[in-house]
Amino acid sequence: MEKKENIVMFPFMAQGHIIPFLALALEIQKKRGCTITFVNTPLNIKKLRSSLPPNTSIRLVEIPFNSSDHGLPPNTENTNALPYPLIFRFIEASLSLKLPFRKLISELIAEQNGHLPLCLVVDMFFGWSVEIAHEFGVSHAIFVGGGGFGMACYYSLWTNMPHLGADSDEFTLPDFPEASKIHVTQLPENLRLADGNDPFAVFLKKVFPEWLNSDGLLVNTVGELDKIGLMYFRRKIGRPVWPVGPVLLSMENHAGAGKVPGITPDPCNKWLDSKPLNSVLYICFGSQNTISESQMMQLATALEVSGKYFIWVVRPPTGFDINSEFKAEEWLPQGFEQRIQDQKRGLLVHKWAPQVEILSHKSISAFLSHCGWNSVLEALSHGVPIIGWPMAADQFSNVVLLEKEVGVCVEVARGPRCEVKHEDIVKKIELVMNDTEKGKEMRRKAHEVRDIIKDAIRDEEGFKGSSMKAMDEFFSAALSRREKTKLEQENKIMPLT
Ligand SMILES: O=c1ccn([C@@H]2O[C@H](COP(=O)(O)OP(=O)(O)O[C@H]3O[C@H](CO)[C@@H](O)[C@H](O)[C@H]3O)[C@@H](O)[C@H]2O)c(=O)[nH]1
Repeated sequence: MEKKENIVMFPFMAQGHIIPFLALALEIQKKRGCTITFVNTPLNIKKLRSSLPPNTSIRLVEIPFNSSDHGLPPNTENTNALPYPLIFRFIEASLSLKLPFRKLISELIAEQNGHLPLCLVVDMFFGWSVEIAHEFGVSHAIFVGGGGFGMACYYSLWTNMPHLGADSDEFTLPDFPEASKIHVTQLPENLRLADGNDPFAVFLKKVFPEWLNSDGLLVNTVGELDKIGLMYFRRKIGRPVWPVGPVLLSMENHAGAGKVPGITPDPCNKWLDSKPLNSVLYICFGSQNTISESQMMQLATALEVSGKYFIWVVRPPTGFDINSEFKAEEWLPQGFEQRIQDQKRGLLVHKWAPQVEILSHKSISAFLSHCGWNSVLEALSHGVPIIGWPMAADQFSNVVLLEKEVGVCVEVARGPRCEVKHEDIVKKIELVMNDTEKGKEMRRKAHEVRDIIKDAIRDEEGFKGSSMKAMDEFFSAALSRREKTKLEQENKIMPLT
């Protein structure tokens, strides 16, 4: 591979999207010697500057975006600044980035005296950029930050909306019969309420078919663990699908990419150091989800009843501004915070915890998670079994994959509104954390999966893991595409006689 090939990367403006893109950028830069042009809106770029190592060759480039033009609060450039109902307006508003992105690519090529970037790697919501890539003869790939199975179900559900015509609460996916039956409670709420004419459905029905014109999909997953979902996309898209995961941020870069630092790594680490091996439950619902007030009460009660050690990332419950102050005396049982502090039983982290660092600590026994795919990969890379509480998007299907296929998860509840009883939560916590047959089996499998993941990203003499091979294939495809463009351009200038 020649040095200084340039790859343009453009994630959607949300932490769950920016984080895996940044991880991929750092990996490509480090292992492939490429330069990266990382595109995003000004406020996100500003924040990213502090996440990058000082000697990085990643070039951060701003693309203009004015949220007020789209009926959004001023200076809104990331989903983490938005209440849930406005997130869809924000996603729709991202369509306005098409023209400025075209301009940016055109200027970039001019600046390089016509030398083309190797590839545009863009977000799953930016299928519209295929047109731009191909106009300039540049290779195009969509980087899917979710897993194969979860995203396959998500893609199929939004494309087909099979629940609309179903006469029972369970249904199969017409173009993905290999996925198990889906129950209506496993649909994200926005999909359950959608009739096909609502803005998000209209948006996805436009964006998803555009994937078919891309030159391939890069998926943040491990081929060995996610076969059915990858098979779905190969069949559906008819293009190469490269499972190159897990691409994860290192701890140092993660801290910078995170949002409001709720707590520095040190206090969590120190606290974890004081606990026995395999004894702590870590609870977090990702970067943009939270649970309801009554669910919060039940979860807190369950934690006290179970008597387990825990770290819990708390955010205001649904219906309250997720970025406002957390009111423990209002939303948790009376005296809860004081009691757990006195007993040294639990740590409440407000808003944002150093998750990767926590999951890598030897005292962690299990992770109660919403099963966003980054969290899943982070847990499994450290051999941590999962108690799943999916909230939205692909998370319901991620739980199915992890529970039914991989065997490293049990589901405890579904969605931000379902009724949960603390007794049921306690049962699941004990099942996973105690020395039950199921718990032992899950831990064994989680360790097995950790080793599979390690192998997938190994690149040593005599051994190349599956994700490394997939990355090689992606690079060869991009290089061939550019060779083809070059030949076409030469032939245009000097037509063959
Ligand atoms: O206190 C926190 C909370 C989160 N994180 C990090 O933030 C990321 C969160 O990502 P993820 O677990 O994937 O959750 P979401 O932010 O909810 O992710 C969105 O993007 C994912 C990948 O596409 C999808 O699987 C999810 O459904 C979608 O909600 C992870 O890297 C976490 O380590 C922290 O470091 N500290």
